[in-house]
Amino acid sequence: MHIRSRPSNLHVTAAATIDVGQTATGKVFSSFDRVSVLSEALPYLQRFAGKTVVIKYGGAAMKDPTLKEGVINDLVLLSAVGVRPVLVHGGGPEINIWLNKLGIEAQFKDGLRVTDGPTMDVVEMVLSGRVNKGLVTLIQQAGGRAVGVCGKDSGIIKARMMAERGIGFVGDITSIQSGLIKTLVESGYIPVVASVAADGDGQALNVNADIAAGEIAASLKAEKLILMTDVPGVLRDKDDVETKFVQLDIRQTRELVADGIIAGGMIPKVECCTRCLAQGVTATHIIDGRQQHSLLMEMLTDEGVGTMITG
Ligand SMILES: Nc1ncnc2c1ncn2[C@@H]1O[C@H](COP(=O)(O)OP(=O)(O)O)[C@@H](O)[C@H]1O
Ligand SMILES: CC(=O)N[C@@H](CCC(=O)OP(=O)(O)O)C(=O)O
Repeated sequence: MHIRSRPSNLHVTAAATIDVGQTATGKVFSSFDRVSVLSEALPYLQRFAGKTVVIKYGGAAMKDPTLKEGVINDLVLLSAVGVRPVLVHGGGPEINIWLNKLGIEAQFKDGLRVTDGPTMDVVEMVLSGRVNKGLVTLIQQAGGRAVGVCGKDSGIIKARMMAERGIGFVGDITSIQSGLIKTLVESGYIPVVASVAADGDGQALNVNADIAAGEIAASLKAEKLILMTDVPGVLRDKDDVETKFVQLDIRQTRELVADGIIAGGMIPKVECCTRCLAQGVTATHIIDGRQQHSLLMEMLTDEGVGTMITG
């Protein structure tokens, strides 16, 4: 069950003001404040120690290098305190940049990339190469231990072409072999997974990274699936951040998709949340990867951030 009850009080006493420091945001905190915050995180640290959490980091939230470093630091912190994170990444905007450089037009249908042969080559090179190894490097620099793989490695993601949709080499996942990922997390590594898969003939297939993260979370029976994107959550009006849904159930998300309120890249996100909830993942969240420390706020506070989708 997902805990949303906070055992200790949120307020920090004003008594201790010695050794005052200033944060990047200009707020002044005493040493006492700092250790109090840490102490209040204890129930969450205990709750999630040893638990696997699948975090999908979308390309839309990776655009700012400083924010990206912040996300990676938070990920390494979670790993250092005993959480077992698995990072599944996207990279759609980076793929678009390289397609553009090569004079190939990027096209989407229902949030999925129309992937012809040349586009598939670029997708594989960008996701399994540039983006994957870039994230591995950042994790290593932040003091974590990362291993970058794609869905082809050890057959993690097997897929078949979504022939009926007419969108080319786009993969529908047929099976997940999570043995390698389990071995890596049990040995203290952070697996970094690119969503490029292969079919039975070895044909590379482009799998949407949200869907890959959801299936991997389900296969690992993860405690949580957290999708980090570039909006604060599911919005009623996607141009108005004040219209965020704090919580949705599966039925409500289906209605929002049918009404066209959830559209584009948000469709695979809510679909993978609902699918992995049905397969035993306890909680799924869509959060804003551009908001500083959103990952830690989701994991270590009562309020959380973003939209929680429940069964
Ligand atoms: N109801 C909605 N609420 C929030 N975002 C939505 C909604 N409908 C569509 N979107 C779009 O979904 C996008 C997120 O999907 P996507 O661009 O694929 O992100 P990522 O690269 O993180 O996977 C948002 O930037 C937004 O434009
Ligand atoms: C089939 C399909 O759409 N694949 C995605 C894979 C990358 C991805 O999902 O990246 P984001 O998470 O940044 O959107 C694509 O080619 O863009």
